[in-house]
Amino acid sequence: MVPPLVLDIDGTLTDADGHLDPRAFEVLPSWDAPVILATGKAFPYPVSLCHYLGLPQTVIAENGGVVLADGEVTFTGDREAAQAAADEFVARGGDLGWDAADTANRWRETEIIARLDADEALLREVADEFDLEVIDTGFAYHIKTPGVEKGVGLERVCETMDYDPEEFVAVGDSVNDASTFGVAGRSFAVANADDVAKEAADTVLDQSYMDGTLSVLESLREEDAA
Ligand SMILES: O=C(O)COP(=O)(O)O
Ligand SMILES: [Mg+2]
Repeated sequence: MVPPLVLDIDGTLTDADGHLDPRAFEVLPSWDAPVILATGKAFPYPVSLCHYLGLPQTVIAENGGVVLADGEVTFTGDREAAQAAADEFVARGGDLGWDAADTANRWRETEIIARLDADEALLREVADEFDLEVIDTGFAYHIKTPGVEKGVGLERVCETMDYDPEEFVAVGDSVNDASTFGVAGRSFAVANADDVAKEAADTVLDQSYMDGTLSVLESLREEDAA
């Protein structure tokens, strides 16, 4: 049997611009074990991706703030505090960087994100005043509740669905994947990963983005066939 997977989306199943690599449609629906998408994106994004990939909807969204497993959703993280911090950031002259529709935060339930061209120093200063933290995933700044992590989300999925986190193989690319790497049995950072992810991973891959992820999946299939 191939092992269950917990996969980050941006930087791991995408190219450098955040566009989904179409090879995901070949490899993920045919994976013969559970595949969990664990992302910093708001809840609707991984749910839609599961829908269009034809995968069961088991997702960790908003860096662990939202977890869906077995048809049950749980939330952690203080959206109101994050909103208050974001409002204060704007009041002090900051700009989150989104247009009026703000689809990045519109459906976000446990944190707030800003574009990477936002004033990072001001964002960190304000977040600190609200006892929140700011993480830089390489795709956005997340203003979030400390302790809300994808890895905690993976533990919750495993409790709900009666899996052992040790069975999972994790692939990711950034600071928000380090907690997953700590919980999963085996962990891989793609070559484009940031230093925190590389440090936390068991193995740093030679290849970037989906090329790296596919190299892991291929070797897992080979192990299974051996
Ligand atoms: O939303 C982000 O900032 C990054 O998303 P990811 O966790 O899927 O890489
Ligand atoms: Mg990522």
